[in-house]
Amino acid sequence: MPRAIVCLLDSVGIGGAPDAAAYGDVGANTVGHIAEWAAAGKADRPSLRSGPLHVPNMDALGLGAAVKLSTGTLPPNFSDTPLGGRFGVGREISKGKDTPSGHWEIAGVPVPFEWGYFPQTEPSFPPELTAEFIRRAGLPGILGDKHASGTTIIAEQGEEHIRSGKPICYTSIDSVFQIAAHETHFGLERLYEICQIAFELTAPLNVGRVIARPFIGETPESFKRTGNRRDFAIAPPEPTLLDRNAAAGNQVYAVGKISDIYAGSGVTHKIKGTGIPQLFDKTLDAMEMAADRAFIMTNFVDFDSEYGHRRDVPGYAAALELFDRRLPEIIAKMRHDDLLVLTADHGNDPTWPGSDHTREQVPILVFSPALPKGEIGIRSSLADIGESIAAWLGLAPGRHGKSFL
Ligand SMILES: O=P(O)(O)O[C@H]1O[C@H](CO)[C@@H](O)[C@H]1O
Ligand SMILES: [Mn+2]
Ligand SMILES: [Mn+2]
Repeated sequence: MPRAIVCLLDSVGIGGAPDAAAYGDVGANTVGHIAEWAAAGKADRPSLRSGPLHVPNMDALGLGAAVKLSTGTLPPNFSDTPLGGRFGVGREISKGKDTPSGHWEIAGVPVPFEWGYFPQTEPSFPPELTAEFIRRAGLPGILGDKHASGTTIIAEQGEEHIRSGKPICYTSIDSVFQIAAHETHFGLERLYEICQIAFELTAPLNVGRVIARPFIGETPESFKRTGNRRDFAIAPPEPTLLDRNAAAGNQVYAVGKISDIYAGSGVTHKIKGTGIPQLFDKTLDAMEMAADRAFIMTNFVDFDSEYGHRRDVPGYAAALELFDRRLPEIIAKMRHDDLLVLTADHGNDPTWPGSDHTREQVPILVFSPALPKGEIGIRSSLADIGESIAAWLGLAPGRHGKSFL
């Protein structure tokens, strides 16, 4: 009996989005640029990695061929002749180049509405929202109130936060209200509590998520975010693949951030984990436990949060190489009729200006011992991924997308 596993490589885009101009992202290409920089010796970091990007296992499933299909150019140190699997390119139809938009569409539900965004002004949040938040949460005020990179703003304002007890509230070009606060001085539970209040105030504005960003350390040099990040997310507008598989009485394993991203909807087994090695281990554990017709989905967030947003090219390259080294463990554990899909939710080109996501197409690398190799072309919606998995698991077709299997 079939099962399906999705490894979502957060932000591992492959360029070529036809609507990239509307986002100022023409030419952005996360995998392609990392490969070019690495081949030029610009992704070397002593004791971390050096030389051309080396991801032979993903390449064997068609990563290089997918980049070439997406952009017309084969990146250095890749091959355009996959050894197995079915490769293709996913084009997002949802307007947001954010995590929930990508994930929901992959699970068969493109986002039909406009998210609420906060302007790139200071203050960024509407004064009435800030005032109501301060009142309901019983705060002495807030810091930040602007677009920012999360690591930069805690270095800037962390000490003032500890002194004043004011949480650091910031946003980005994503539809988010993020709150950074110190785990012990401010308190983790207190942070979650004020995030819940912020979520109740921002959800009516169509703001996708409030994100708790706890950190530790006592000085700007030693402040460090912890794995206790929590996302308070609005729920998808229609039943996703997760809901559909759970409603059919099957298991749905959500590993890492997945449960938060779908607001827990359709999740039967929530498995926490942080960092690529641990998320790999948890995915392997889920494969061990999963029954027939189970759906397992893991979000590998580090590509995005640790390297893409931080514009860290060597770090991103090393993370891709680490993922690639461990990929054979998943393949070795697959049963004959297991289906594996590697894909991404958007781009985050670490060579691009700024610190935000980039509008890109994404790889769709599909593998099963039961499937002959082939090409699935450029898919007009990421919902085709969800529909293909639904077909594989024997679920009735959904409202969006077409199966490529
Ligand atoms: O800079 P940090 O805090 O990592 O924020 C990033 O993470 C958030 C969620 O993906 C986005 O808003 C993005 O800007
Ligand atoms: Mn993402
Ligand atoms: Mn991100």
